[in-house]
Formats: sequence, structure tokens, C-alpha cells
Amino acid sequence: MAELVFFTGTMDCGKSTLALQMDHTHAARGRQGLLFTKHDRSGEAVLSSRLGLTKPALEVKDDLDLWELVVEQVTNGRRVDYLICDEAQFYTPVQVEQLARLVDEMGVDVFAFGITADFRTELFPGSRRLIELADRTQQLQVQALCWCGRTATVNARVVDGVMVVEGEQVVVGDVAGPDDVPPTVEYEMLCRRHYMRRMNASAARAQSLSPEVLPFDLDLCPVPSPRPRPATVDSPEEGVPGD
Ligand SMILES: Nc1ncnc2c1ncn2[C@@H]1O[C@H](COP(=O)(O)OP(=O)(O)O)[C@@H](O)[C@H]1O
Ligand SMILES: Cc1cn([C@H]2C[C@H](O)[C@@H](COP(=O)(O)O)O2)c(=O)[nH]c1=O
Repeated sequence: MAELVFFTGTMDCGKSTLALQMDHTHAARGRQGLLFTKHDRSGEAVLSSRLGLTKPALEVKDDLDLWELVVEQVTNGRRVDYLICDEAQFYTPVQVEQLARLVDEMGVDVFAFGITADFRTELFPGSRRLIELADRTQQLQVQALCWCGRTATVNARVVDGVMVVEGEQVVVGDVAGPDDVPPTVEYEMLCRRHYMRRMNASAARAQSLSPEVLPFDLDLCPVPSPRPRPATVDSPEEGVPGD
């Protein structure tokens, strides 16, 4: 039975990598699929993973009718067993409905990948529709970490080093690496607690270095280091005082 599955997680948790892996696995068994993406960081019509894999994909413009496209392919004699849909948060709700119809009426498996919420913690319209319609919504196993070591659940936007909570919903961008010079807009994954306090790594570091701050201010420990301490499964909060 064909399925509509939404694979989701924060930015940088491996969604595009999984998308390419699933394509590989299904293609290796002789199934035929189509790859779609929208606004990939690497440019138009490409599906790219931070692990270095890339593959050509069809760019989903707002006016693209996914139902029509697949029906046309099948009418022209091409087999379409599955669709890989990356950056699905950017698809329109109508396009998500077209994907659901392809599952139900054409028996095509649809594997969609995307983040659920934007930098304001509000759902993207495409993700909302996917959550509403998917047969299954699956959280990715690899989770990004906040600078404090907790599991990150929010994608914060950082402009010129400062976390912001207002602006356009869509601004294509990347997460910063430990040694990167920050570009104007970048994203940083935070736990809810530090998102609510507007405390990204650089803000926490700046506060901890301020002479006005008492050393026992519990909010400021630990000082964020370039590489966050991994949380353990048994005691994710161990050694993280202050919250
Ligand atoms: N040099 C590396 N070695 C191992 N893993 C890496 C490396 N660079 C990035 N990653 C991993 O790649 C994943 C991000 O992959 P990607 O598919 O691009 O994420 P997403 O599509 O969710 O934003 C993260 O889990 C990250 O830990
Ligand atoms: C939070 C947030 C993200 N985006 C953009 C930034 C990236 O280009 C993509 C997410 O890609 P990834 O493969 O999951 O890393 O979404 C945005 O436009 N607006 C936002 O609020």
C-alpha cells in the first residue's frame, strides 16, 4: 500500500542525507522514482546533503502541479513508483494535497522531508498540510544539539550574530560551523529554553564575559564552547546547571 510519509527534524539533522539514501535504496531494488526539491542551499534543481552527496532534482515552483507532472510521465510510458520531496516545508498546501492524491489514486509512494517550524516557531504552511495529511510523520533519529548540550528543537535565525524573531518566513541559509565567519543570515539550533531567552551561543558567551555578571548567575553556566558537550541518553541534563 502506497504511503505519504513526512520525515522531519530541525535543520542539520540529516533529512537530505536520508532523502538521498532512500532514493538509493529504492532505486537499487529496481523501483523508479523522481526527486524534487525547492530552494536547496546549493542552488536550483539540486538535492544536496551536508555530507557531500548531491543529485539533480526537479525544482518545485509555486505553480507546478505535481499531480499533472506525474500523470504526464506515466501517460508517456514512464514508471513512477516513488517520489522523494526535499525541503517540503516550502511546498504550497495545494502541492501537498497533490502529493496525497498521487498516493491514493496512483499508488505512488511519497517520501517528504522538511523542517516543521520557522525561526518564529510557527509552522510552515507546507509542513502543516503534511502533518495534517501524512500517513506517518517520522522524527529523525539524529538530533541537533543546543550549545548547552540539550537536544535542540528550534531553528533560530541569527542576523549579523544576533538572534532575531521577526522577518520574512523564507530566507534560504545554512547553519554556522565552529570556525566560520558568520554570513549575514545563518541559523542556529537551540533548545526551547534558550530560544525563549533569546540566548544563542554568542549571546551566552558575551554575557558570561561581562564583568557585570556575577559568577554564580546560573543562566550563564556553562560558557558555550565551540563544540557542545554531547548529552547522554540516561542523563541528558547532567552537568548542565542553571535551568
Ligand atoms: N564532516 C561530517 N562528518 C560527519 N557528519 C557530518 C559532517 N558534516 C555534517 N555532518 C552531519 O550531516 C547531517 C546534516 O545533513 P543534512 O542531510 O544536510 O541535514 P538536513 O537536510 O537535515 O539539514 C548532520 O547530522 C551532521 O551531523
Ligand atoms: C528556520 C528557517 C529556515 N529556513 C530555510 C533555511 C534553509 O535554507 C532551509 C532548511 O534547510 P535544511 O536542509 O533543513 O537545513 O530553510 C527559512 O527559510 N526560514 C526559517 O525560518
